[in-house]
Amino acid sequence: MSLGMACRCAPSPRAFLPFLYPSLFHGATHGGGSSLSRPFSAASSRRSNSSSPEASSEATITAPTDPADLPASRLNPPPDDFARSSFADKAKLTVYAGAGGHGCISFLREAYMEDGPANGGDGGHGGNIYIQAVHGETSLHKLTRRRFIRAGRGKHGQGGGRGGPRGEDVIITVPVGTILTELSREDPEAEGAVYSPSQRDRKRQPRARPQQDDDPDAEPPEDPNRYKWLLYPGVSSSEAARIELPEMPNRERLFTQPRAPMHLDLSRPTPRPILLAAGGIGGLGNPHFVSRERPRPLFATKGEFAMSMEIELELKLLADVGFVGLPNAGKSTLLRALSNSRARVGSWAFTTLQPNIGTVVLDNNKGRPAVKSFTRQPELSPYDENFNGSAASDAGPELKQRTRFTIADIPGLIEGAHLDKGLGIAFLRHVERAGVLAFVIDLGNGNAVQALKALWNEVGMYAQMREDEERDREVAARVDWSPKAGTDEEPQYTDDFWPATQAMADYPLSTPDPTGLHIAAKPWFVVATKGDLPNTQENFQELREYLASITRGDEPHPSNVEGAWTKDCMAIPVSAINGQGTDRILHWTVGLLDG
Ligand SMILES: Nc1nc2c(ncn2[C@@H]2O[C@H](COP(=O)(O)OP(=O)(O)OP(=O)(O)O)[C@@H](O)[C@H]2O)c(=O)[nH]1
Ligand SMILES: [Mg+2]
Repeated sequence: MSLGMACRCAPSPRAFLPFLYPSLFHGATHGGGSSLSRPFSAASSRRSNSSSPEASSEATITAPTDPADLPASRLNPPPDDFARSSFADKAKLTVYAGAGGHGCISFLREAYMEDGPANGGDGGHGGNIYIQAVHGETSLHKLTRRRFIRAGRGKHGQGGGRGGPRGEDVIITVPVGTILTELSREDPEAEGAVYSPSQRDRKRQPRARPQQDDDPDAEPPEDPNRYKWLLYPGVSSSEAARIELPEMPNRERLFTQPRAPMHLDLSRPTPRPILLAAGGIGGLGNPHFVSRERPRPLFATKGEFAMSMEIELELKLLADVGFVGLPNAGKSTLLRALSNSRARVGSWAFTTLQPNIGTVVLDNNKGRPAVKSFTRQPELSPYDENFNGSAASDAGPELKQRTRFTIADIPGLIEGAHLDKGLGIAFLRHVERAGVLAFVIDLGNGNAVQALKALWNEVGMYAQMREDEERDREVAARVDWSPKAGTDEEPQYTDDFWPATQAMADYPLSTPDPTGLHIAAKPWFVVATKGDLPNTQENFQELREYLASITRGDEPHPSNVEGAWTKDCMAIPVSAINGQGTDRILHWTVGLLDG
């Protein structure tokens, strides 16, 4: 649902009349917005009549509004009045699946029964490691501190046929918006399969026995799978050498290791945990090897080794609106004015060092929305619990009343941030996925048009950097390697074979458009803040005219990207410190979000 411009903009407080209708005021020299000025001029003159006119509005504009002179309030807090939250957007972890427990070699012993049958239990399987994106988590800081995550190992089997319990599974919960990249993995079982001949090959070439006539002292060749067997502790070394081990039994696996390299983009909550590393399977107890020729097997198999994987997690916040601005522009103050956030505000650059998320509640929880807005419910994936077949897609996504939206306030960007000046441009990852970008520009700090161009330049550099990274990753991911590649046993990579691949299909790779459009195509607007400072109207007028010429197509998009969003470029003057003009931001944002 698209709302018209007129209904999106709530009437502004009087302090902003000079910005909106400059022709009514002495100081104004530019004449933009004449179509808007008429309908409101009557109202404004009526208001002026009731409470002593121009003098008071002039006074409002030129009043000294240095934050230090204003009384401390929620919007002009002292520097120590803020809520500190732990936040981390990157984490590097090594996850270890559980190793399998060993099978047991044991025999029944009862009174009057010295040589009872084999009764060793099987080892338990090792625990698996899963990952799940959930609502409610907002940061990776808990994971950053952990560095290692281990699933439980399977317990060994015991006598009396008692199997070892399974190792505990571990589910790593991460915030929605996390991207997982596999850096390396160590899978001893897959590596072992490369160096030891496959079962089939060994059957085809029967074990070469020493020719007694030729060389009676020759040792039988070492069985490459010998290390997978556990021998009865009581056997002597000469006895052990004589034990002829059977073929390694073929085991059926419940979980298969996900295909390398893993890359998951968890931009939606995952209804089911996704498997990262499967635990090793448990060993078999000695009763499995009983045969007529070998009634008392003195061996059992060991549990499989655990697989480990080094992963990198990167969180990209999924806010609806992203604030982009120079340091000290007033972004955090604006976030406080729009939401209940208690972001830190200070009169120095780089007050904000980590992103803040604010939630704007549209209906104020009173059931009557301040701004009517509708959001499209995403279609259910087959992995959602409420999925009921294909019928849902016929009706299209459902419209739902929007009751809130979120804003991400990030540290300030300076010119040259792409060269790692200031805090760099890495923080732009938190606004990369926002639906709407809001450029917060301080009217009292230099030319607003130049500031906007500088900001778009940095955003453009970031977009390019991301696209290059994405391309490199895709190239690296194309190198397919399988431990059994080129052999008869090369696994067939079907969706059934790789359970995690199915889940990953739900979270397609976010390959950005190679033209820089993945950010430039977003709707955006400018919040011209600190409008209460004296002599800022001309700066605002110039900005407004520049934006109008972009909308008309006379000027290119500030990022110079072809096909970028220039539908309705708007500048909204506000004084965040006084909470004035912020309603217009709500209406305008909701209009853009509804698209
Ligand atoms: N006069 C005036 N001052 C403002 C306004 N908004 C913010 N300020 C002041 O500007 C200074 C910087 O505000 P912040 O909200 O911390 O700015 P920021 O963009 O978050 O700064 P960084 O986090 O450092 O990037 C503070 O001293 C605020 O009091 C405004 O509308 N009018
Ligand atoms: Mg800030």
